[in-house]
Amino acid sequence: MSLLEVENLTKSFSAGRDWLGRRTKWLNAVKGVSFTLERGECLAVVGESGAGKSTVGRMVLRLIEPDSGSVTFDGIDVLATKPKQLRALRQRMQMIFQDPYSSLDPRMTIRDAVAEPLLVHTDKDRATREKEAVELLDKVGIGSRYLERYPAELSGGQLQRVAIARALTMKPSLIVCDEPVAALDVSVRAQVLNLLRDLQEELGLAYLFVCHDLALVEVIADRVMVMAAGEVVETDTTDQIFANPRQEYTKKLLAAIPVPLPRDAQGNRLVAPGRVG
Ligand SMILES: Nc1ncnc2c1ncn2[C@@H]1O[C@H](COP(=O)(O)OP(=O)(O)OP(=O)(O)O)[C@@H](O)[C@H]1O
Repeated sequence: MSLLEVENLTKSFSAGRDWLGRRTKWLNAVKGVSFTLERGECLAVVGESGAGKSTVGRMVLRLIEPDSGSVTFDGIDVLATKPKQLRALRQRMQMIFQDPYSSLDPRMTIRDAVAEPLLVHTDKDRATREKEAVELLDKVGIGSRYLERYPAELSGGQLQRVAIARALTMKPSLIVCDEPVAALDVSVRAQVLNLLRDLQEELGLAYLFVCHDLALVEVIADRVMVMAAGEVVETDTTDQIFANPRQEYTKKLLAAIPVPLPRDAQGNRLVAPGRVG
């Protein structure tokens, strides 16, 4: 059994109303999307803006309610879960957003932000919660001098590290990453990407990695699902997508990568520069 099985997900958004406020136009944002994700695997979802990538990622966690289809996480029918069960389930499948600042409470210190899920969802005492938060922050490269700081005092890259630590607090097996480095300075993108990859290896995490930038995808993804206009164009291993794209649309996306990706003498892709620790 795969960790995540998604079948035939569909979502329309209302795109216009008549003078009585009735919905007249519908936009089919996601049309019959199916895929699976194994434990410890990274599946990238790529495509141009508006392809429906984020909507798919959010529907997996039911942050957006699908119109139809099914989502099975670790054997559990996600769309059938009751609110309480869904809250518990969402600890095992977390999400990291493009803008880390908006995902953190500005009035909470960094340590409290990471410890908070333990307060809400476990009966661990304060000392244990804080100890675990500090360990996680250390793991993502945030030093002890930032523990008492507030989000506004950190850089975008640091905040994304904090958001990653917070996502890890409840030991999830899946993280939906929605353009996790797109809002960061180019100089820190590779570092955060490498951090995500190292954590994936160490903790056996699965990622559903929503990303419009194919150059990043090649570094982190095991498989790639290409989407256009709400539909899956093709899904294949990352190596196949880059070496042997079958669909014209995928070839066009690849041709749009501005610089050739660095490779060693054997033609193997090189890891992103700026590797952390
Ligand atoms: N809440 C919403 N209400 C109305 N339309 C929406 C809503 N959310 C998304 N859409 C529309 O659905 C389509 C797919 O959006 P989605 O954000 O999933 O695409 P995407 O591939 O992630 O692109 P981007 O990278 O630009 O976010 C777009 O046309 C978008 O405008």
